[in-house]
Amino acid sequence: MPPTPDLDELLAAAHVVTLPLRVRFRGVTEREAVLLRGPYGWAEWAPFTEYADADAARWLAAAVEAGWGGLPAPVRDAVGVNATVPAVPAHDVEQVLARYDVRRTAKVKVAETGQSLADDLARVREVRRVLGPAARVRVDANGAWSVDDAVRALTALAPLGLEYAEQPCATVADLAALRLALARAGVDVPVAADESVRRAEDPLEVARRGAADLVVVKAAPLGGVARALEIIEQAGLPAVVSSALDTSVGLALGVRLAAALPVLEHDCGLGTGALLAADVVADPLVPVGGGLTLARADAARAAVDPGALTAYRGDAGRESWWRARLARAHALLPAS
Ligand SMILES: O=C(O)CCC(=O)c1ccccc1C(=O)O
Ligand SMILES: [Mg+2]
Repeated sequence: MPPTPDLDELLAAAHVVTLPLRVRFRGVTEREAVLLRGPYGWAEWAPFTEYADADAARWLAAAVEAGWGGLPAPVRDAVGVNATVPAVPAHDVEQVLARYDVRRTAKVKVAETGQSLADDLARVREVRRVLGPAARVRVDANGAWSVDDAVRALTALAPLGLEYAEQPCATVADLAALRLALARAGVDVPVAADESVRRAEDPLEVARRGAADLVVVKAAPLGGVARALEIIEQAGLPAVVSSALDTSVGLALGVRLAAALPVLEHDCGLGTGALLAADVVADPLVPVGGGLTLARADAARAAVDPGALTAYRGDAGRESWWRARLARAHALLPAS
């Protein structure tokens, strides 16, 4: 990792933005982010607002890597991506999918608070109908199911054809128990770990305990591209690189991680640029022909638009909130 820049330098490099979403996602209709212009290029720092300072510090280490250091060398020049379908009513699915130039793979949010298994079934069925029998369809429950709920839901969803279930249950112990229960029930749905990697004290516990078939990895929460590569290697499981609902700058760093992985067998969750109604570049990094190229990612990261930073600048209250948070996160990084 590069040495940590002084706080004054980070504050001088920071632009707080509030970007509108096209559809509600994770309970929010706006995404706040801090764009940082470092000597090595633009970086993004956008830890979710509810995350603790210790988490926010890891996201800051990732931004420092991108803006003040270097990134690992790529081994491929393009990555396939999935469409991401929020927990919308089934009748909105076609319209959501129409925003993506992606037909091979979709990830569908399920187990949303206030919704039922029938809602999930209807949404996934509609995704399958729109994309056809050859599409890969994965679901993401964000840890909302108990083991019993998950067995019930995945038994019902499996006949629709699932590539995998992402974070069906919250804890590593429950993920492990679910894998056994699914095997006993003869339900062949692989389990992917997301929050159990991204938010865990120990991101490798899930692999050590045999609690997942694959890992979903986001660069920023793990402290950067190099650190994420290390964790994937140590986990010894197939990885899917995903976004944290990033701007095009964060998505470009996700592409750099996906492009540096020695093995990449799955489409990545890097299509979420299509969920933003505004971005920090004039030509947003949204998938074309089902994928993203390294060349487009690097170009997007180099093309942050000062006009957009001004147009979507966070209001004074949010600006000072983020700057204070930046100071707290910076204090948790090793001094240079
Ligand atoms: O993986 C994808 O398709 C998109 C990214 C995504 O779903 C996501 C985005 C922001 C926060 C959490 C998540 C998640 O995977 O749970
Ligand atoms: Mg997830």
